[in-house]
Amino acid sequence: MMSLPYQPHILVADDEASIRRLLQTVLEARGYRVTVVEDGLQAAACLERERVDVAILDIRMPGENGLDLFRRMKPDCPETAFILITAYGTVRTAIEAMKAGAFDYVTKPFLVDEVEVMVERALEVGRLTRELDRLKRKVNGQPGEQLIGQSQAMQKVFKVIGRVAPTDAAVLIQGESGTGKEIVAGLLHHYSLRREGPLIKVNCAALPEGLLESELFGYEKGAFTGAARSKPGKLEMAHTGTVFLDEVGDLPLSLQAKLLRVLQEKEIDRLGGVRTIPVDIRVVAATNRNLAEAVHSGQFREDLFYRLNVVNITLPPLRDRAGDIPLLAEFFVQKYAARVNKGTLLLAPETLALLESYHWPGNVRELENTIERAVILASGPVIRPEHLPDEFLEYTEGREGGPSGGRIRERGDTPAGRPGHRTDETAAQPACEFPYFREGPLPTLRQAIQQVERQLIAEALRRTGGNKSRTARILDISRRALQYKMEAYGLEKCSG
Ligand SMILES: Nc1ncnc2c1ncn2[C@@H]1O[C@H](COP(=O)(O)OP(=O)(O)OP(=O)(O)O)[C@@H](O)[C@H]1O
Repeated sequence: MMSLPYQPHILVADDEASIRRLLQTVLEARGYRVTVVEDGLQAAACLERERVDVAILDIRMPGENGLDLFRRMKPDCPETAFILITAYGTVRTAIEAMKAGAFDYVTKPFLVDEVEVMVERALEVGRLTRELDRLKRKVNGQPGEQLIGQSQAMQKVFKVIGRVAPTDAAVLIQGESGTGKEIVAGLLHHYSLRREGPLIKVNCAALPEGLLESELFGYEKGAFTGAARSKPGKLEMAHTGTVFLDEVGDLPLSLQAKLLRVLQEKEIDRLGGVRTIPVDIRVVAATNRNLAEAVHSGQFREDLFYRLNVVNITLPPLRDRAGDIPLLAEFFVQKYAARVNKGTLLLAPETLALLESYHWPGNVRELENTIERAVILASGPVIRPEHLPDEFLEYTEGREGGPSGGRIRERGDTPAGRPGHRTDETAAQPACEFPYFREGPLPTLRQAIQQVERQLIAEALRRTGGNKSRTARILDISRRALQYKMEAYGLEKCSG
């Protein structure tokens, strides 16, 4: 099912029936959706309820006058261009309105072409502003724009995105945290026919149930204590666009039922509301939980699962597509070097080897953070292993005998046998006799340190021919401390 091209929504609020009729006829003939109301209260209700691209408000209206209404609603309606209609003698008020950010004003009596041109211009400015925002996001490399990956697994993902983006099919994106689910959601919207409409994100794990309910479905004035005015929910705000339900696996069961109803009926009941509001939305959901298992254990409704999972995109963890690491690392180096004006920065081969041999539990997000930090720490033109976090070096050293000990793996997709373990390494040769703990149960940290300490002292004694003073100097400890440790480790026989 394809979505229709975006149809701009115009609100006309005027107490004169002839003006309402005239504007409605002319604007509908241009293909716009037009709502006409006769007073300020109805106009406010419409602005609160729906997305309005252009609001044409008469300044003199019963209920709330157009100027007050415009001033009150403007902060909540950033997408709306306001055009005010003034009578002779109130032009000063209109000028005030312009200063307060109205798009334009027109004085009565006016030529209808004048208003048509104004509406057209307002829509064009709206389109350009959205395009500018999109370009800004692109320059900043924000989600929705850059999904890097040359591995077969990612190439498959790109193809699916290309195929399903222009349809209205619901998509469920699965993958561990940091694998790029939000970027995929942005791309699905960006390449859809709804790209002119909004992309609204809701994190279903971020709020307690009650707040999440009003956030998703909105509420009417007085629906609960503190609901001083009506507010549309995120599902409603996504009208004509896409709603991205992040962490959908955490949606409480009661809200799952309500969401299912919205998706089936294509309409919303706000909390405390008496009428239903039609919505035209496309749903993209994401989760790092196994939703099929959640269905099995009764934590997630099966019918909702099927409705969300019409197309499934599963993002593989970074450790299963290590072939993407050089490309991603290079991309992030460029991105952050440009951000801190560092000019050309290069990754040393041994740094890249370390990056490639790490298991990346935090996936691409962790890689990005690691590179950002390294770019800041690098003082010269090359990012070296010492610019990576210590725990990172410890991991790879413990696993592979250090960056120089292990063979650097071929680039490409090599699904690991189990998380964090590489399957294509030749056995790394330890550079010295320190323990590597490859097999068998791991020692405690204290035991490991003692093993290292004993071997280091034995080696230093060997090199000095058992001379305790020189050994203590090399190891930078006192002679007494050395004596004590030699006794503790049974190394007396190593001294001369
Ligand atoms: N393939 C990729 N190419 C470029 N950047 C990526 C890629 N995958 C992830 N990133 C970057 O990694 C970070 C995390 O990505 P994103 O927020 O999309 O992950 P997520 O799967 O939605 O994570 P979570 O489940 O924790 O919300 C972002 O800064 C994003 O730009």
